[in-house]
Amino acid sequence: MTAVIWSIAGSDNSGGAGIQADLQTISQLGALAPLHLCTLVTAVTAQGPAGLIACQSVDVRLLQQQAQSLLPEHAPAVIKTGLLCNPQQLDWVIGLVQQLKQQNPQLLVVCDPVKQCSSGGELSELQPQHWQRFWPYVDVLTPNLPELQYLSSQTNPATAADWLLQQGVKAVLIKGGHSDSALAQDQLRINPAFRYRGFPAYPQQVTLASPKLAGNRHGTGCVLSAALAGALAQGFALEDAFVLAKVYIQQGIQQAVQLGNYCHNGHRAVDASSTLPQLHCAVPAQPLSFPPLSAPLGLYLVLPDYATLALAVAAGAKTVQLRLKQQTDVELRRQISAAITLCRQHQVQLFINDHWQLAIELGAYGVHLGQEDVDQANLQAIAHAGLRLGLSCHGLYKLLRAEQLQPSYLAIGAVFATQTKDMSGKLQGLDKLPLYRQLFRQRPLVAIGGITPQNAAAVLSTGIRHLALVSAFVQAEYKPAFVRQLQQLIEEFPHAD
Ligand SMILES: Cc1ncc(COP(=O)(O)OP(=O)(O)O)c(N)n1
Ligand SMILES: Cc1ncsc1CCOP(=O)(O)O
Ligand SMILES: [Mg+2]
Repeated sequence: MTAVIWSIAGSDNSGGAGIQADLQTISQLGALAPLHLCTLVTAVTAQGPAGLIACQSVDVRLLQQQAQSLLPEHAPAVIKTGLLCNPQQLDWVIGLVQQLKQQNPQLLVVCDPVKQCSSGGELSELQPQHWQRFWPYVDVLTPNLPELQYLSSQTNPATAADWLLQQGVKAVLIKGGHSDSALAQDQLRINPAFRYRGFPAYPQQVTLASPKLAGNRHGTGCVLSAALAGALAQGFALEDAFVLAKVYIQQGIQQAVQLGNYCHNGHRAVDASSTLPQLHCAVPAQPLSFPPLSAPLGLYLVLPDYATLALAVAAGAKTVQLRLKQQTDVELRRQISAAITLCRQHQVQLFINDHWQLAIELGAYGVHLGQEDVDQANLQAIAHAGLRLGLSCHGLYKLLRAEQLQPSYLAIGAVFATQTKDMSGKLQGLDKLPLYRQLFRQRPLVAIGGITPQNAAAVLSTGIRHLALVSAFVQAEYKPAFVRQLQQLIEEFPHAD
């Protein structure tokens, strides 16, 4: 289904910022999942390298007509506000958002509190006190550093953002482009009350950095906010939308359009040639090194006990995981040890889920950990022992976090609904898989969650080459045929690249 976004913002006749930036950004992001941008123009500006020449605000009656003409068929999933010129326009936006949020509590509001034009010149008459009433309706506020300081009267960006969170804003994305740092560092700070489609964000603070490039840049703030709004409308969780928006702006800056002294962002769809930003805090102090896989994962059977694992090996499985959940210490040791011996005999790649100490002690081939488990595990010890490492991921942010640990493989899920594990709020669907595959193309990527022989081809057609599953195997009546059929499908699937 096509998600509709409303951009309530000013026209930038030079084409780099405002409504024009939003249109270009949303049109490129639409390559991932269908988006449609409706524009409600708040002002017509005349601006260029020489600065702001004129800014004429639009009357609120005309704003109202623009909104009315769109309802109900073009009701928004996300509203992005850019330049709001005066208290009348802001009050009108507050009324509109109140009404639309009542009709659709899932509606998200991304507010880019545009104040000045990047070449100089005040665009908005709004004072900090005018904004106060709007804050409780704003889901994500995306100020640059001067705007943040102006709106909060605080000089420290983190304190300023936290003050805005206390005023009712649900999340603040601090755009760090105006800092003196050698890196373009943006930080998302999220109020614990933030919910998207009923689920909280994780974690509550994310900092992403990319190399800063010189130049008199124009419109980068609008593009980052628009990309965030677009990704949210496509159903990405907030932290994932932030990663995607950062990838988009980073490549737009790298491929900027230089016109005289003016530098506009380039616009290009995110694809396999896009580079990933760096996630602060996830880079280990000393680089870790995990061995690569000896063979492609292919069909990867995740098994609840040794007895089922033995059936999988007898059926011809070449990659398995022992996922023991409720066994006693004695049982854990017995089953892990038996699985290691059996898999060595049959040259099967065996991953031990969760129990990394026993996996090291007993000499397993590899360990599989969830991202919550990573915080408790000693990754150095796993790496030093020469064990492979697989990491679970539920979206772009977690893929990025896991990728920075350079594991032997990444697992993405749950693709479909599953009875095996509570994955509520973490369902990925099929649509996002091609993007994940493209952005993390250097790492083996296995999909998991609700995969069966019936839907396996649909997962493979997203570009994913490895499939992990639990219940479809456990329930299969004739296991060797089940394994052969899926192994053959995976090996012979015609991938485009
Ligand atoms: C291949 C693969 N992918 C994901 C998981 C899930 O691991 P985790 O998030 O640690 O959850 P539990 O399996 O421990 O419940 C997995 N085990 N294997
Ligand atoms: C362990 C796990 N991690 C993400 S989904 C999942 C369960 C997959 O099980 P099934 O193949 O039965 O849906
Ligand atoms: Mg686990």
